[in-house]
Order: sequence, then structure tokens, then C-alpha cells
Amino acid sequence: MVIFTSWTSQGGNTGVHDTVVNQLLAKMDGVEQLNNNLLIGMTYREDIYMALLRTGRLEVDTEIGLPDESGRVQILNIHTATMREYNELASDIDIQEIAALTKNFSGAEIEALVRAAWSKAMDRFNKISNNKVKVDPDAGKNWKLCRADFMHALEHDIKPAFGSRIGIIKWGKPVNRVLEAGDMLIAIARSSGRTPLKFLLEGSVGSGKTALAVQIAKNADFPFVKICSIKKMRLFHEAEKCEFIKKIFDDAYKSPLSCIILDDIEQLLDFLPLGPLFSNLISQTLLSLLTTSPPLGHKLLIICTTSREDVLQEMEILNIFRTKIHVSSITSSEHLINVVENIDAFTSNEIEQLKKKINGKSLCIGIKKLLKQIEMVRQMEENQRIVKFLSLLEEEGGLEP
Ligand SMILES: Nc1ncnc2c1ncn2[C@@H]1O[C@H](COP(=O)(O)OP(=O)(O)OP(=O)(O)O)[C@@H](O)[C@H]1O
Repeated sequence: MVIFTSWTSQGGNTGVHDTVVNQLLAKMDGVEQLNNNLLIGMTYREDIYMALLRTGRLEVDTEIGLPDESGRVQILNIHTATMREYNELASDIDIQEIAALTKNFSGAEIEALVRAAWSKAMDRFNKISNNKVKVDPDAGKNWKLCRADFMHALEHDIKPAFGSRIGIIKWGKPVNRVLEAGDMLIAIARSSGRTPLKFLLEGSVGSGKTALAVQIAKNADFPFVKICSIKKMRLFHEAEKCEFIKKIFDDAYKSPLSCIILDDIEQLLDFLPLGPLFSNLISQTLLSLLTTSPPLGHKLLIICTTSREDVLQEMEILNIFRTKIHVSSITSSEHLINVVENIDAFTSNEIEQLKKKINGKSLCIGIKKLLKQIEMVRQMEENQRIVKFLSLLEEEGGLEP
């Protein structure tokens, strides 16, 4: 048995990576037949799938997803086992609670979280005296890793690479309207004999289309949910992209109840405003997949997102969606304040100051950009944050000066 971990490990710009992978592929395709060998490859990069999954190479493709809550409890227990053995865990640590707070964390991220919490706790050994950092000899007596260390690491150190911990902020009626419409369509998809049921989430860039599509899919709680986005296909040729998209649909057809999110559909179609140009091959593939019924007894919900409705209209894709839901940007000061209050970024004094400054002014900003701006100013000194935040809002066209 041969196991290759991190098949795609980078060799910087040395060219080592390509040479090694090509050599391995050549071995797998080789003229000499090797009997009684089991080869297992592991990768985090779906974009090299196609070459690896060709007939005669790796035959079975198994996806290892993110751990669920009970999985995270087990992983946390593994990484805190030695500390527990040496009685270094404070009684206020509740592994179940940490597992609930680490949604979308991978096993490696949970390990990093434990390490970050540990290093935060180790800070208690440091004592500053006369502007010098010294080791505090008394700190060791009652030293333990406690809940606050984990909370600090969660807040400041480790964020999950997949998914988003922030989720959806219900900043106003427009968000509720999208989610309610989504829930209604899910109910129809569950009960309807005629699927695929498809709908389009349309809104300007950064208005939160992907996050809302994911939230709707999460609410659906379907056993199979897959996001098809250009991020995973950047290095693919046109035909490989089609194959990749087709594979997602083939996998979905195996489950009795599936949901596919086609994110930024104009980007999947290789749309270029110059020309305008797009891939005819991908467009035909998508059109066919969007209109083909899944096998008997299987139900499929397809959620597409776009910020270029006009492009879909031009490509004659728009009319296959009977339902279209608009995702709004934030256009009122009340809604902006709801976001700010929800993420606890500013003090109540700062929020009052902000309210006075933006009251009655016209405003138009997508939630994605707004959250980025808040994150930027959050790190600053308290007395500078609101001034900087307002100037960012004005610069980016969100707020009238
Ligand atoms: N009510 C909300 N609706 C949507 N996203 C929200 C909301 N509240 C918070 N968010 C966060 O805002 C971000 C929205 O980014 P997202 O990628 O979904 O936007 P998008 O419109 O798909 O962007 P793009 O046009 O660049 O593809 C996400 O990080 C999401 O977690």
C-alpha cells in the first residue's frame, strides 16, 4: 500500500511540485503492470481532480468533509487529552460548548485553536516590570488553561477557512424576505414531483448572495449540498470545467434530496465584458443540466446567484428561472446600525456618534464591503474608529459626504 498525503504540496517556484506530480502520474499510467498495489492519494485541491481521476489512475473519489459537532468534541478531546491528564484544564472549560462554537472548523484548525489558547494561557507566566518582560515565578502555582483562553483564541487567532462563522446578520426586512422566499421554495422542492426546482438570487456585487444561498441551503437540511463556484475551477480548461460541473450534478442525482448552488453563474460561464465573450460549451452544458430532470424519486433544488442579470438575459439563460429573488444592498442608516450593533464592533458611545453622523444621509453599500470596513477599523484606537469608518464609507461611495 502506498499513501501520498498532500498530493499537491507546493515546491515554491522551484518546479519541484509539477515534476513530482507528473512523475507520479507517469508511474500510475506506466507500461509495466504493478499487481497487488493499493494507492491512496490525498489532496485539498479539487482543481487537480480531473488529471487524477482519469480511468486507470485513481478510481474512487471520496470527499472528507468538515467534522460535525460530535466529531469536533472528539477532536478537541484528543488535543486536550495530555492537559487533562496533568490536570491543566480549568473546570470552566466545556468541550461541548467549544465544539458548538467551532462550526466549519477543520481538524487542523481545531488543533491550531487549542495551541493558540495554550499560548494565550502561557502569557500568564510573563510579568512586565520596569518595561522588561520577566517570568513570573508565582504564575505556575495555579496555572491552568481556562475558558477565557479559548474565547480569546476564537475571537482573535483562528478563523475557519471554509464557510463563515459570522453567518447571516438579519439587518432588516430585505434579508428576512429572501430567507422566507427561500424556505417556501425548499418546501415546494420537497413536495413537488417536478424537479429540478431552480431559482435565481440576483443582486449587486457583495450584496451577500452567496451567504444567503448557503443559508437557504442550510435551512433546507438536505443530505447533499454542493457549491459550484469558479474558485475551484480557475485552472481548468473549458472541457474540464464542464466535466467538473457535470460531476457535481451526477453526485447530486445519487441522493434522494439534493441542493446545488451555482455561484456567480456568469463567472462559471467564463463571461468577459469585452466583446462580450462567454463559453458556449459551458453555457450549453449548464442549460442542459438546469433543464434535465433528476432520476425518478430524486429531488433537486438548484440555487443560482448572479450580479449580472443582463448577461444571463443575453445568453438566454434568464428565462429558465421562474423565480427570481432580489438581494438588496444596505440603503438606510437604520439597517447599517443594525449590522454594527449585531457584531458588537463599537461601544455604545461610538454607535450614538455614528447614528448622529449618518442619520438622513443617502447610503448604498453591500454587506460584504461593510463588514470588511468594520473589520479594518475595529483594530484601531477607540477615539479614531468612527472618524475612519465614516471616511471609508464616503470613499467607497457608500455614504454621501
Ligand atoms: N444578511 C446577510 N446577508 C448576506 N451576507 C451576510 C449577511 N450578514 C452577514 N453576511 C456576511 O457578508 C458576506 C457576504 O459575502 P458574499 O460572498 O455572500 O457576497 P456576494 O454578494 O456573493 O459577493 P460577490 O458579489 O463578490 O460574489 C459573508 O461573509 C456573510 O457571512
